[in-house]
Amino acid sequence: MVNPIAKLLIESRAIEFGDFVLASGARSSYYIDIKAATTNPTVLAAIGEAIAKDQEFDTVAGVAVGAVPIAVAVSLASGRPYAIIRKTEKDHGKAGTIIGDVSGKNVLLVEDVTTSGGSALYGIEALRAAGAHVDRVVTVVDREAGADRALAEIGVSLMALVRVSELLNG
Ligand SMILES: O=P(O)(O)OC[C@H]1O[C@H](OP(=O)(O)OP(=O)(O)O)[C@H](O)[C@@H]1O
Ligand SMILES: O=C(O)c1cc(=O)[nH]c(=O)[nH]1
Repeated sequence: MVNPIAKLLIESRAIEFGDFVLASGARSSYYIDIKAATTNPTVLAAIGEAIAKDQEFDTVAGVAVGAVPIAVAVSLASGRPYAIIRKTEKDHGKAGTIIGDVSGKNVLLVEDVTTSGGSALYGIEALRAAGAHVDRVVTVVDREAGADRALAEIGVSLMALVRVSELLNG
């Protein structure tokens, strides 16, 4: 296995087999427990550096919960600020779904796993509504289940550090 991030995910035992219901409602016989990897600081730092070294952006953003540590790791590796997109709006304190300054910024959206692309689409819609320019998503693992096509329809390209076939087929 030559992909260093794929190797780290396997070493983190992030691939589980069973019967899982996914965020999109689809069922799957396997699950990428990406949090098993991103809760390890060494793996998280490697992911942050792998994304930061190849991307130009003003701000990096992630949808809560899974993409938040990744956005923070990219921020630390790049020296660029990060933003968080809440899944639900708060009804107290400061309202709004976005934490951080994204208006007028070229924002890179990061994802932990992409399946249907629904979570990324939600994040892009929220960022664009807040005045951000978003044309790229970088995901740690793409499950090769249509997220790239869903994002292309709104003018966004998807780049994956790891394709799930690399994990499943060695
Ligand atoms: O491409 P999609 O079909 O949207 O699926 C991928 C999304 O599903 C998971 O989130 P989940 O809803 O499990 O939330 P969590 O990050 O809060 O655990 C994962 O973190 C992605 O955000
Ligand atoms: O589609 C999802 O919800 C999903 C799939 C997967 O393999 N891992 C994950 O964290 N979420």
